[in-house]
Amino acid sequence: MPVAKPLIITMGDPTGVGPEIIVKALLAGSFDGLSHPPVVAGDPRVLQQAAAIFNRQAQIRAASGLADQEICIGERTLAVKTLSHFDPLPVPGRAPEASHGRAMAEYIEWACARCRDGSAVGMVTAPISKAAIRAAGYDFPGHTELLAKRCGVERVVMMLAGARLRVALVTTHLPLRSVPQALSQQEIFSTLRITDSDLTRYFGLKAPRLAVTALNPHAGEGCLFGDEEQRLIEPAIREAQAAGIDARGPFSADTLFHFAVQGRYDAVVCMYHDQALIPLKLLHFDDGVNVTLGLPIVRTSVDHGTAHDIAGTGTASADSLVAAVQMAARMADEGS
Ligand SMILES: NC(=O)c1ccc[n+]([C@@H]2O[C@H](COP(=O)([O-])OP(=O)(O)OC[C@H]3O[C@@H](n4cnc5c(N)ncnc54)[C@H](O)[C@@H]3O)[C@@H](O)[C@H]2O)c1
Ligand SMILES: N[C@H](C(=O)O)[C@H](O)COP(=O)(O)O
Repeated sequence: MPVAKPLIITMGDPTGVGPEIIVKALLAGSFDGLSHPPVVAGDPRVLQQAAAIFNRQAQIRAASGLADQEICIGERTLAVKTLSHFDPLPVPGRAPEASHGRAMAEYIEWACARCRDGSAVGMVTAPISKAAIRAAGYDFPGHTELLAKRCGVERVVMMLAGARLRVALVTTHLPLRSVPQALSQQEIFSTLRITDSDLTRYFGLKAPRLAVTALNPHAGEGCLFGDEEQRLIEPAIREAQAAGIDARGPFSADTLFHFAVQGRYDAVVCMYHDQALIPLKLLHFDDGVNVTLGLPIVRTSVDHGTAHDIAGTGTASADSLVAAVQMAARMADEGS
């Protein structure tokens, strides 16, 4: 039997909860029996330190293959590619420094390159500090934009998914006041096209049912509260329908999610970050997954941040990480 190609987990911010949720998931046996074994892109000593949070001794030993080290904790082993050697070790919960930001970016760069050259089937990202990445000189608001650039893709879609709701975003990380100017018929249409295409390719949906939110209260109420619906969103939906996509709307965002979670739609296409992520995290904070659609590689992520307020306590939930790993493994098999 050929050995299955690995899935890479990037360790994320070494001062955040990333290292400890990776170790927590390992100790719970959540990586056992995966169709693609995980390799962590990170720092073995930081992971060893995370094991101590759970009162566990961890031994580091050399390995070969994509990983160069293994962390042994009890009967379980985690393969690691060493991409940083922090000394002194970062303190969980402390604000990350620029050197930590550089390491976070290097984990992502290495994982992306290994997915692109075919040595790994996909990547799962633990949370980064966007400010630390910026302090290290990386001019990207997040993984989504960095990966799009490295993969040479103009347009990707941030989708967050749970068992009851999926949301896909037309705009992502920008000030709320900039959202109306960032919206265009083309951006809305391309979000619909990519969401339709990748839900079909990776999620086994033959004709995904997409609902589209309005931007304004009461869907603009006949242009009384704004005209983006008539000017941009409706034409984009008509364009998508003409291209064979099952897109409907625009619907008032205040009621749409109520019907979406009853199973009427496979995904809700939203105009801006919090319009999408508030309902998603309300329902799925613990087990939601952030997935980048439109990339030539598989990339999923936890749906939460670095949680510095609880880092180092061992209390952070690893459920979103486990869901992200399972989804990436399924996508890798489904999309191949
Ligand atoms: N995927 C990513 O890389 C990602 C996603 C979101 C935010 N961030 C970054 O994280 C940093 C902090 O952002 P924030 O404060 O808005 O969001 P956050 O998700 O880090 O924290 C919000 C709240 O949720 C709690 N929380 C987060 N993860 C948890 C978990 N696994 N278990 C239990 N509780 C958890 C935190 O303790 C905090 O109270 C920022 O730098 C932001 O850019 C990164
Ligand atoms: N918007 C996401 C969230 O709030 O969970 C997160 O910041 C994603 O960013 P990435 O582009 O780094 O996946």
